Amino acid sequence: AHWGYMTTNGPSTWGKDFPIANGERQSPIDIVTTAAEYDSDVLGSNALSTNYTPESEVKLVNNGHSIMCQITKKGVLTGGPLGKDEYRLEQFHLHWGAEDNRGSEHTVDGKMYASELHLVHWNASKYSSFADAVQKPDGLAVLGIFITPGVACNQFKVISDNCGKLKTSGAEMTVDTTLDPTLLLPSNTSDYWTYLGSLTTPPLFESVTWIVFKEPVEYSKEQLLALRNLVDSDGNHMQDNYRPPAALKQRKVKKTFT
Ligand SMILES: Cc1c(Cl)c([N+](=O)[O-])nn1CC(=O)Nc1ccc(S(N)(=O)=O)cc1
Ligand SMILES: [Zn+2]
Repeated sequence: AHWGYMTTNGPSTWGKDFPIANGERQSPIDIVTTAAEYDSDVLGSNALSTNYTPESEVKLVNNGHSIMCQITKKGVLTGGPLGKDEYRLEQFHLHWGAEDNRGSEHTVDGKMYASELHLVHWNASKYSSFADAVQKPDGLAVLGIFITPGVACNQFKVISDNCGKLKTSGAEMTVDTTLDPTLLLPSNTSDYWTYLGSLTTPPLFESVTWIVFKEPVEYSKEQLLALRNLVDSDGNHMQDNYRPPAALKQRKVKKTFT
């Protein structure tokens, strides 16, 4: 009865065990670009800024519903909608499709990208740990980066080259190489949409300030194929591990660009 992405345990069934699935600030959402509000004061006053320390080794985990890189260094995200609070990078992971025409969780005017990378941070200015922050309304901040097929992303190679060794759910490995999370971001980190939302998988806690960059990043076909060869906790190919957009309800999406 574990949640997943199949017909029997997928997003349409999550409300049974996690009633917040039908809550007021669920994620992902479809970003309707014409409805997003440009808000210079809140966002313009202090630009979003990342200050990540490169990882000296890369800790990868197949957690049964995605491939995750656990962060050990003290990387910080602040500014923009986060104000002065410092959010610490905890982990990053991805969502993707079985084919290039689907896989992202957020959509832009209904357009789905092939994949979406999530850099998950917790509010270290107000809380003592990720677990302490995960259920607080201002506890988490997640950077959403759209992935589109194109040239290979060099910084992602350490993950895509090792998916073959992380095939089964629960598999973990440490790769003795450095990784700078800054190099996973698009070149333009000034243009983004932001709104208040939730974790996109159970327990679906409504604790996330979402920051979704407008500019996608390119991964090669081979790098996307590597993700699709992972195996999930039910022994199936880990593919289409994305939640479709939830209702916007009484929320406004803000944007930093005109
Ligand atoms: C609920 C919880 C606790 Cl508490 C802990 N912990 O270590 O203390 N870990 N988790 C799991 C977790 O983080 N889930 C998570 C789900 C979706 C996303 S997503 N796609 O980015 O919205 C990010 C994370
Ligand atoms: Zn995610």
